[in-house]
Amino acid sequence: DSQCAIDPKSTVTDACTSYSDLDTLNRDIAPTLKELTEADFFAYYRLNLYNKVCPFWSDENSICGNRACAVDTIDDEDDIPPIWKIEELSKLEGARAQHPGPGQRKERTQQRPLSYQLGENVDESCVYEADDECDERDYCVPEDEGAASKGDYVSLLNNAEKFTGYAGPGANQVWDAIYKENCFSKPSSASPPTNTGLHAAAELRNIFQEHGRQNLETEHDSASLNDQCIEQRAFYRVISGMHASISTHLCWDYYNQTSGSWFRNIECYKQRLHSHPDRISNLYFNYALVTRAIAKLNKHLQSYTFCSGDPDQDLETKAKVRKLTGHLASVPNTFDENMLFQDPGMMDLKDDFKQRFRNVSRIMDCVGCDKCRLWGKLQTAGYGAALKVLFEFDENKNGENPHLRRTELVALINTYGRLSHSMEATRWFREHVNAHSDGPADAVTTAPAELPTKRASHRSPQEAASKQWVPQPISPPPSNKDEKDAEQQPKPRKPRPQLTLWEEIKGECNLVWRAYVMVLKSWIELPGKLSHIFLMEMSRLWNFWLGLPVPPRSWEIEFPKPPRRDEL
Ligand SMILES: Cc1cc2nc3c(=O)[nH]c(=O)nc-3n(C[C@H](O)[C@H](O)[C@H](O)COP(=O)(O)OP(=O)(O)OC[C@H]3O[C@@H](n4cnc5c(N)ncnc54)[C@H](O)[C@@H]3O)c2cc1C
Repeated sequence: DSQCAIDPKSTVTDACTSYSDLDTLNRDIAPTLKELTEADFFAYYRLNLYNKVCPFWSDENSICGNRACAVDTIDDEDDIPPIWKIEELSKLEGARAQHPGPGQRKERTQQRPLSYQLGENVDESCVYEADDECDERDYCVPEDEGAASKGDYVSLLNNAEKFTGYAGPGANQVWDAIYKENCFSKPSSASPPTNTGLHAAAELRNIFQEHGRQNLETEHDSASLNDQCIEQRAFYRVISGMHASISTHLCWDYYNQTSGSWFRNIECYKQRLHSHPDRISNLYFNYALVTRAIAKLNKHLQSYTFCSGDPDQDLETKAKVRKLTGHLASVPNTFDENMLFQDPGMMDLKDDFKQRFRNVSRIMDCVGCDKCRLWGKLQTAGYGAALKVLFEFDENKNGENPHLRRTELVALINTYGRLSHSMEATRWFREHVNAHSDGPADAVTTAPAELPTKRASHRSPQEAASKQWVPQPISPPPSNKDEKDAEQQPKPRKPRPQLTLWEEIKGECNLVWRAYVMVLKSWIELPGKLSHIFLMEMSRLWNFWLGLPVPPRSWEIEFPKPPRRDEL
């Protein structure tokens, strides 16, 4: 497709759009998307949150950040150190309803299949979902697969994705396992036989036994990504983009354990995202991918029934969905799914890809925090639905396409909602980091290391260059070349006032005195500073040992600032 010519060396052009185009699109659709995620149909998600065991390792290790045992032994809530109350943060707290069994279903009316469990005002006909069979074309393990319990309906609005304190070896083990799924066998026509889910699961266990936990940085070194085929890169990007979105939300809604307040943690953003532009790039990649999947559903969703009981709700939800999908379908394609799995020798790889993605869904049952598990499961299901639409749907056919379950559609739209909000949040963070940075050096670190080098071929290079994503400037850039040149010229220094000899001597003595005082002060302060650093490091070590979030360092070694020119 000439619309989507890619430069294989470039890392972000795996999608066929620019950062700024995606930002603009997001600004346009974000209000409708937000309204949609608040509609009954999309605000409740059915999943099996509590009745599945981690199939890969004992759950005990993954209960990290949850100092459950310690909290449980203390009777009086007030005696719990505030830092341990984190266990409460990671629990679900909002509305929840159980899926009715077959006996209960007969008794209940079509309008009230959940018999008011979610509250009086919820239109249950929009939320309730009859059981569905799973399909071999699914990329995710369907939520009701083989489980005794048919799951719960959970309010997504009442259980917002935010900081929960879930961290440490348990959380790392889950991320490790997820990234290890990216270790594909080399694609070739003679590649090994298709993996079954169990085969992939066994393979994962072997990797763990053989290598133990390895340093993730070397595992997902972005340089090595360029050696991979586009399918493998896409797999990695989806995972990393999802991870970046989760990190963005936990920094956006961060909890100060000491003051008990929620705030936007810029330091958290700087460490997890700002200093890793490739992660932000993967976030945008995911946005492009999911945008295309939803655009592809435009025709399919025209005849979709959103609620069976309330025609008003149905009309309202349908109108919003049409507005969203219509808009997405009207813009140039943001992702070209036809670039993947084109080679007939790639069919094994496609199966492998699907099985590995299903494994990622299974790993989500190993997440030791309710709220993180909810959002982890929802987002993997959302990406799974997007991949299913991209690779298994034909937008020009209707009847022959695989069935899209309500849970899949809800997961898809909410995952898109999360990505959309992450893009807004990273923009906010970026502007704040830039506004508070001292000079241009900080602004350079903000720019993604892997800006797309080649754009969609229907744009001129000048046009493409102007669309590249750059940190949002706080003040408008100069409008013409002369102004730009003028800006680059060093500013003329103010002439120094003429001083008398006496004034020169006084100034020099003053300088020597100030230097003497500064050196003396720094020696006096040294023991205090060292003991403060020691205590701080011990407390970080203690947190690390307990499996609690390690607070960022409040000190750093800095070379003395160069003296001001006029002091020389
Ligand atoms: C499925 C899941 C959902 C979670 N949801 C929440 C939540 O809602 N709220 C919450 O507070 N915590 C959540 N957590 C925990 C959170 O993601 C972190 O694990 C935790 O905050 C500890 O962070 P960390 O600094 O150890 O790095 P982690 O985020 O755990 O990352 C581990 C390692 O992965 C690498 N890495 C990090 N980000 C990326 C990326 N985008 N791409 C590639 N590599 C990367 C880095 O090498 C890093 O050291 C969740 C964890 C999981 C597994």
